[in-house]
Amino acid sequence: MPLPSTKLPTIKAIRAYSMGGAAAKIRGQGGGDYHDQGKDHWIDDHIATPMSKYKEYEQSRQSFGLNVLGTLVVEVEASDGTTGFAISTAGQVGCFIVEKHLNRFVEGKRVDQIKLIHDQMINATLFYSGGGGVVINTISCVDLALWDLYGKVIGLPVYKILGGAVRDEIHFYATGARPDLAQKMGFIGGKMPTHWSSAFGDEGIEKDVAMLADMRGRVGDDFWLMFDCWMSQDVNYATKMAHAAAPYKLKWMEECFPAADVESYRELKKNMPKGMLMTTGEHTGNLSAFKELSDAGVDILQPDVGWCGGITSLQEIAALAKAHGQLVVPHGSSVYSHHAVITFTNTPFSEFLMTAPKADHLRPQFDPILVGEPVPEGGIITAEQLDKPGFGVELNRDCPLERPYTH
Ligand SMILES: C[C@H](O)[C@H](O)CC(=O)C(=O)O
Ligand SMILES: [Mg+2]
Repeated sequence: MPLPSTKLPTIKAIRAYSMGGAAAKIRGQGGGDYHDQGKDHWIDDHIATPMSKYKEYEQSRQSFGLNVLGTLVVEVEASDGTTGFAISTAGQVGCFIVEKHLNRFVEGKRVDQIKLIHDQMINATLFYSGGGGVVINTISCVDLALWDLYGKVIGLPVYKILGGAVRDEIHFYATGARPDLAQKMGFIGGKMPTHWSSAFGDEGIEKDVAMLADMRGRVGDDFWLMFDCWMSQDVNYATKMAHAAAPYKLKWMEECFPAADVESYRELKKNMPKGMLMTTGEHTGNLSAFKELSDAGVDILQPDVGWCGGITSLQEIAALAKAHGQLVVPHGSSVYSHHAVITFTNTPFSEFLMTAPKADHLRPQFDPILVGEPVPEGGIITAEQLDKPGFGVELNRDCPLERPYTH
């Protein structure tokens, strides 16, 4: 009797499309590059960054190119005609990598050979990936498309292929400018971007802590409030900010430093007020780097499943965190993280990133590129809502997609 896997279809074709980014005529659409939003959006309103020290790049992250990449869409087609797809942030650069390099590791393989393809993609790109960046975003996108295809071929949601849910529902905190409104929508907490970097010294700390104090006054004592510092600080500044924020019950300080600055994280961990958590990881792209952050004492590892190597890598990172008694709470990535985290015992809650311009209503994070993307109603997404083959979403073909390369 042949094993069922010998009856599985093979992958006939892989195609890569882009939307938005610097190469596109139409920009500001959102999608996989959720920083590519239009004007007057909270996500680009004087947010602290490592570029804040330059006056001309202080007000807007788009001004220094945060949205140059755009959305990457990877579509994979099986020999039985089933298609799977995924999105990430990599745009036309990613399209080149998929169509001219990664295609060779995908086409011709059986739809269940995801780990083999993943390992070949990672190792074959080491000479130019540096273990992260746009190359890993692209590999993540292929990996996610493969999981989607496999799920669609065998008729199961990805979370069931990964071993099944360990809880019936996922509870979310919201990232955005208005935790007070997120509280009314049923979220368990709100993470705000800081607006001032270490370039502004004590005055910057005072202004951001005043924002926190105001928000604490609006939401009461029990609602979680967090700061996302987006790599904009140094150890001294982060230490001072953490202590100034402690009286207002700040739950965690996130991504105070660039991903590779492991020594700063180690130092900050020693300086943190008792009970406040230190988190990071969304810009980290390989397992060894996550190990270093974990060893440095990061309390919550926050890989982005679209930027860390896909579901295949995210499972390894979650296991690493678990072995060290740490949580893994991925950077919000909608269905791509929902299907993973509902299977992790060390992810008690998850992130929802508000992409509504004023953070005042629910908008699907990757709007408009996914059809059927769920949003947390009352701060919750249930396992039942994920019960559709693959990641349970379809590609919105009305979006202005381009295919710049073929093979
Ligand atoms: C709000 C942050 O600056 C960033 O845009 C998103 C992020 O880092 C997060 O959700 O975490
Ligand atoms: Mg963050």
